[in-house]
Amino acid sequence: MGRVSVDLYPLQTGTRLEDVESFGKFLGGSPTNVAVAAARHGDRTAVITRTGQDPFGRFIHRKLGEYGVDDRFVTGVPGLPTPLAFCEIFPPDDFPLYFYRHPKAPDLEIRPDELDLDAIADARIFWATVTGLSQEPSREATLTALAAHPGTTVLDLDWRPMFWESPDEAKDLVARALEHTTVAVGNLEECEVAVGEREPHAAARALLDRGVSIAIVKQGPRGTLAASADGIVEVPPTPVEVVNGLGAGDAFGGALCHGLLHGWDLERIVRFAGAAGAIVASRLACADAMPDSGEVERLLAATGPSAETGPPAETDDKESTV
Ligand SMILES: Nc1ncnc2c1ncn2[C@@H]1O[C@H](COP(=O)(O)OP(=O)(O)OP(=O)(O)O)[C@@H](O)[C@H]1O
Ligand SMILES: O=C(O)C[C@@H](O)[C@H](O)C(=O)CO
Repeated sequence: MGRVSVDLYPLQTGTRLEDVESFGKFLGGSPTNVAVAAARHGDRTAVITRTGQDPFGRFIHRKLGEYGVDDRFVTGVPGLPTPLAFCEIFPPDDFPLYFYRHPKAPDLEIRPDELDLDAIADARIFWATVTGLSQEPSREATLTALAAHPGTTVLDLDWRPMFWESPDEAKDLVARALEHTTVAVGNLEECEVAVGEREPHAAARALLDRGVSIAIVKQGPRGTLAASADGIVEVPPTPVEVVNGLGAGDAFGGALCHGLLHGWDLERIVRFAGAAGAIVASRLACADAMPDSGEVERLLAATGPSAETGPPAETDDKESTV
């Protein structure tokens, strides 16, 4: 549940937006990408979001259909345009985002009284993002949906600063959402906003202290740390040549759902999801770049222990810009 966009990503790498000459048009928006990613692994998914009633909205429905994501909970909002998202591509670690979500994004118009709470409760996993908490009525709708789900709920700590007045405003809402969350997943910056910690072990511990069963700290090219009552799992990165790091977290998320649905142990989940993230980091697009399970397994088999060469120094790999 959450945002959707049309991603217009440059076909020229290392080029400022003012100099880009051509763009590729892709389905995007983090939780939508997660639904696509899980569908690519063969899982049945649906997304709750809203679009404009315009050609880009029609494009979103068409792409969801092509990827096998149920679009019955994707409704149009009269008078608001479907959001666009642009980025710049400066590999290996600089991918600024530029959102066009004015005057308001239709996905922030998801209303609590329009939710199908039975369908939400029936889903084996419910996934929501912090951006959905940034404005009403989406804020109340997100909290209502999380509270309505009796089982596995994943909160993506997803932090896009341009949607908020301040990190403190987000922090209070994240605290409310975490009360209904069983799995929390975020990168270092997101953990800092959520629980005031950006050291991976401390961040995971702080999330577990809030009552989640699994805490996952993504570190881009430095790999992943995950913690549960059973202990800590640290998985090094699967080496790839980075094209565009955007969407790696969503590939990770879809693969995480797949592993949870199949009852895998935490180490297997994180290894598989990390490789899925690495694959998307090696490609331009987000939703359109999601691997299927066979491709992830082949990469893991091909890279194996060579992934243990040790992570590079911490980088600010997800700088976001309005
Ligand atoms: N350059 C990379 N090399 C290898 N693995 C990567 C790379 N970037 C990401 N990954 C894998 O994908 C996972 C998720 O990526 P990342 O930490 O960038 O998430 P994110 O910040 O949520 O990304 P986004 O919001 O752009 O989708 C990482 O934990 C890591 O396992
Ligand atoms: O929604 C975003 O954060 C940006 C999108 O362009 C992209 O599809 C994405 O979700 C990356 O995580």
